[in-house]
Amino acid sequence: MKPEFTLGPSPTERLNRARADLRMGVPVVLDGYGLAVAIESLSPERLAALGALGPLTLVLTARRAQTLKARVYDEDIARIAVPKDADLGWLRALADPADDLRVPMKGPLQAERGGDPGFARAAIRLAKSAQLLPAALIVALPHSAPPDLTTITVQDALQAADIPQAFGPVSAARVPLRAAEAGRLHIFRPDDGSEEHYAIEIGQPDRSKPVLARLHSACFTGDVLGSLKCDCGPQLDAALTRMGHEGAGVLLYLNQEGRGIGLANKMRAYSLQDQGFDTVEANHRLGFEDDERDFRIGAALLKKLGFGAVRLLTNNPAKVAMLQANGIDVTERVPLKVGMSRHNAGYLATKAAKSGHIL
Ligand SMILES: Nc1nc2c(ncn2[C@@H]2O[C@H](COP(=O)(O)OP(=O)(O)OP(=O)(O)O)[C@@H](O)[C@H]2O)c(=O)[nH]1
Ligand SMILES: [Zn+2]
Repeated sequence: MKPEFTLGPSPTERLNRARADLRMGVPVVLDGYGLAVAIESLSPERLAALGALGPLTLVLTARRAQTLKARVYDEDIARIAVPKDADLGWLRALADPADDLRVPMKGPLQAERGGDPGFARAAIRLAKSAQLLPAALIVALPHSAPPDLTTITVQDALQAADIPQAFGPVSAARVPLRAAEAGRLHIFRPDDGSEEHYAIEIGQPDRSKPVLARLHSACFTGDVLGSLKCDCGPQLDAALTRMGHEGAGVLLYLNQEGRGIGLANKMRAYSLQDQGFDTVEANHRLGFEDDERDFRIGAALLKKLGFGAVRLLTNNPAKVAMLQANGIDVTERVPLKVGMSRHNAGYLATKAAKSGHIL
């Protein structure tokens, strides 16, 4: 390996830099193609500077484009030509569905087709993985990129989710819990320094037998605030209590807030739900899929902790299937039905009808 590569960032480390740049509103260079910025963090000054480089293209997901009645020529994404006189307000209204019902007609939108959609697709992937609204502005670069911008390849951006992450356990300590006094919290950090995930080990589970386990996705509103809009808080408590009663178990607390779209986008989804859309429709209007979580992280962490087989506390068959597909034997699905209320009856019914959850 060349010394400059050993000292400099690897492709995955560059990707993490690119995410931070997009969150700040700084353009990222897609090598050999051009510049990409996220609409959510774009400033008027940067928009003007990008416009001076050449014709701009707005990239949306196919989900968002369908809501806007724009043509989708590239399967999962749509490329929209940005008119010369378009301002930031125009771009934001297309990216953010907050005002869709108040201002329904945003067109006519001219969709671009042909050529290589890889550049546009990479920009959307980056915005999504930065937990911003999935909408990006791209511009081709005729010459070399300005100095000091993070450069990544389209291929690396497209494969970002598939690059296996190595997780180092960082630290662990005893934490006696209300639900179980014999608690131990382990902190895991991916090698690229991205989001940390936690494991709460109850007792001293026997690694040679299937362990009572839960993959819990972070829900600030439910877990911390006691929101009645979902069942997450009571599920977290019930899972730990059950592990306490059995004397052994492991709960992975995965920082995949809002089924992977982040808390800011989840609140956007909640606003749409107040306008009458259900949890799945709200995700789609924002431009996301129903569920953007990567459950492979859970499988990797279980293996790291020495577990190969689990009795999984969940109502979600997709979690069982993902663990099985990633080398963890699920010997039993243990239902976890708690926390139903009049506020979340519709939410739970939608998950059963559209996402395969078992009510
Ligand atoms: N995008 C979005 N995320 C939500 C919403 N309500 C809860 N969440 C998130 O959904 C995740 C919990 O997922 P659930 O679908 O409730 O449950 P599950 O983890 O798939 O399945 P179980 O194991 O049965 O609980 C957490 O990350 C919550 O933050 C919502 O309306 N929209
Ligand atoms: Zn929740």
